[in-house]
Amino acid sequence: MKVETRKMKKVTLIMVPYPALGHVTPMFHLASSFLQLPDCNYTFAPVLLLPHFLHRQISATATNDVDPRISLVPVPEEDDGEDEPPPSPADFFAIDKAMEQSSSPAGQMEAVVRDIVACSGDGGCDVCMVVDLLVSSAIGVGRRCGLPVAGFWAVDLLAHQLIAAIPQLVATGLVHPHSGIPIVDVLPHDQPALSTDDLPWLIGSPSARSARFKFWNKTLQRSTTQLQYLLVNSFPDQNVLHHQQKQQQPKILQVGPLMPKHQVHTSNNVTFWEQDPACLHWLDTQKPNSVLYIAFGSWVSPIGEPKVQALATTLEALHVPFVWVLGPAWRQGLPCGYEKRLSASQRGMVVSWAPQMKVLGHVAVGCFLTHCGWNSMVEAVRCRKPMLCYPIAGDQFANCARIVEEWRVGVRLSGFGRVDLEEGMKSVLGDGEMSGKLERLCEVSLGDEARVRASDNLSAFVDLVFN
Ligand SMILES: O=c1ccn([C@@H]2O[C@H](COP(=O)(O)OP(=O)(O)O[C@H]3O[C@H](CO)[C@@H](O)[C@H](O)[C@H]3O)[C@@H](O)[C@H]2O)c(=O)[nH]1
Repeated sequence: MKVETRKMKKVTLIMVPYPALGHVTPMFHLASSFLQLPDCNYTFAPVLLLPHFLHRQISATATNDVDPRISLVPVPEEDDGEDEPPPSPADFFAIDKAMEQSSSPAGQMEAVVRDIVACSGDGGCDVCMVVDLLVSSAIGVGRRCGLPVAGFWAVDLLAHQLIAAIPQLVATGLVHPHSGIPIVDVLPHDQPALSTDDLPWLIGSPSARSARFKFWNKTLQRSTTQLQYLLVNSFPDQNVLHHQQKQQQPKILQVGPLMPKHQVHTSNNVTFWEQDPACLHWLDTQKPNSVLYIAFGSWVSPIGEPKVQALATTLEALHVPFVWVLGPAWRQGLPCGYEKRLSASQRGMVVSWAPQMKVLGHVAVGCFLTHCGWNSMVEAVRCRKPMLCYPIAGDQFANCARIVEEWRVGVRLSGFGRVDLEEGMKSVLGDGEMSGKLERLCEVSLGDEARVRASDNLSAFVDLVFN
C-alpha cells in the first residue's frame, strides 16, 4: 500500500502586538490558533515582536508559561547601548510615539524583520506579518519588506464599527470633524443601543480626546488603504455580513473569541506581573457562589481615591466576601487600617495581581465587578460568571452595552455606594435566568461549533494569503 506523505509548507508569522497586556494576550492566543489549525498544509512558526522594555518584563516574570513554539523577539529601543535602559513609555500617547518611532524607516523594527525574513528564506519559508491595528505604523514595515500584512483587531467588532464609522459620523454632522466631540446624544446604532458618550476616543481632557480622535483617524486611514484582511477577535455576530457589505476594505475575518479551550486549569496565559496565589487558597475556604471578585484590568488609570474609598467602605459594611485586585497606585484610597482589619477578619483579600482565570473559574466566586475590558469579559463568559459593570474608558462602554443590554448577563453600576452594590449583587445573583443565559452564551461563543467556525475563517485567511 502506498502511503501518501503530505508536503508541509513552512510559514513564519511575524506578529506585532500593541505593548499592553490586554493586547499581548489575544495575540498569543491568535498564535496558538494558527498552531492548532487542523488539516493544514502549513506549519507555522509564530514570532512575537516586543519592544525591549516589554520583552525584559515578560522574561523576568516567573509565572509565565509560554508555548515553546512561539518565539519572543525584542526590538531594541532607540537609546539601547546606554548603561541604563530608557524608562518604559508610561501612557497611551507615549507608547504610540515609541511605536511610531520604532517602525519608521529609521527605526529598529525594520532591521529585526529583515533579519527574520533572511533567516526564514534560508529554510524556504514564507513570511507574513500580523499587526495589531493599534500599532498601525508597523504595517509600513511589512510593506517596505515586501511581506503580506494582515491587521488584527484585539477586541469586539462593535468597537471597530464605531471607529470605522468616523467618516460617516463626521459627514452626517454627529461629531465634530477635528475633535471628534459629539454634537448629538444618540448614535444610529440599535443593537445594542449606544449613546455618543460610548465613543471610544472620549477619554480624559478635551485635548486628550481630540488627540485620540486623531489617532483613530490615522489608524483607520492606514487600515483602509494598506490592509486587505483584518482578523477580528470578536464573538460570532450577524452584524459582520452587514458590516462587510458597507466596508469592503479590509475584508473582515472573525477568528474569535480567542481563548484556549482548557485555559481555566492551565496557566497558559502570559502575564506582565507576578500573580499572587494566596487568594486561591483563601477562596478554597469560602462558600460556593459567595465571593465578589473585583478587578479593573491592567491599563486604566486609577479611578481616584474617593471611589476606592467608597467601594472599600461599602464592602466592609455589607460583609461581602471579596477578592480585590488593587495595584499600589490605587491603594491610597483605602481607609486607614483597612488591610489590617481585613486580614484579621479574613473577610476578604486585597491582592496586587491575581491569577484571574483561576479566580474566575473558582466555585466560590459568584460574580465579577469589572471595568469591562474585552479579555476580562470573555474570561467571565468562559467561567460563566455574571458581571457588575463599571466601564471606565475606551471600548469598555460599548462592551458594557453588550453585557447588559444584548446578552443580559450583568448589570451596570453607577457608583459604589451601599445601594448600588447591594442592588447590583441581588440583580445578578438572584436572577434565576442569568446562569442559563451565560451557559448558552458560553456554548454559542466558545463551544465546539464556534471554534470550528473561527478556525475555518483562519484557514480561509491562510489560503487567501498563501495560495
Ligand atoms: O489581577 C489580574 C487582573 C487582570 N488580569 C488579566 O489581565 C487582562 C486584562 O485585560 P482586559 O480585561 O482586556 O483589560 P485591560 O488590561 O485594561 O485592557 C485594555 O485592552 C483591552 C483590549 O484592547 C481593552 O478591551 C480594555 O478596554 C483596555 O483597558 C485579562 O486577561 C485578565 O485575566 C490578571 O491576570 N490578573
